[in-house]
Amino acid sequence: MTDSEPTLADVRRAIDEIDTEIVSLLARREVQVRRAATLKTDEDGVRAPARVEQVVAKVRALAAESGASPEVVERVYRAMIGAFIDLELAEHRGTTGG
Ligand SMILES: O=C(O)C(=O)C[C@]1(C(=O)O)C=C[C@@H](O)C=C1
Repeated sequence: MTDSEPTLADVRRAIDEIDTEIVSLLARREVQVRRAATLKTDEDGVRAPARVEQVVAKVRALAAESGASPEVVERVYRAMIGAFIDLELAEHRGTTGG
């Protein structure tokens, strides 16, 4: 049965393994995002829309080089950064007492 097509269960196991890696990377990213929050002085700095566009442009180019869909990668990144901005705002408010 070694030549048989992968089953849905096989594919889902592979996805689960990738998710383990992604969450580990997200944990590393979160540490840096929390550090960034402590270095910002106001909420405009936390939202940093120009930086968001810079990150999105970069990951779209990386996606194209890697064979990933730039559209999917952009949507994932915009959702992820939106969640990190919320986290930074909470962190920032805690840090500054604002
Ligand atoms: O680069 C920053 O200033 C960050 O805080 C990181 C990050 C991101 O998640 O990429 C988060 C919030 C900002 O809106 C911009 C980018």
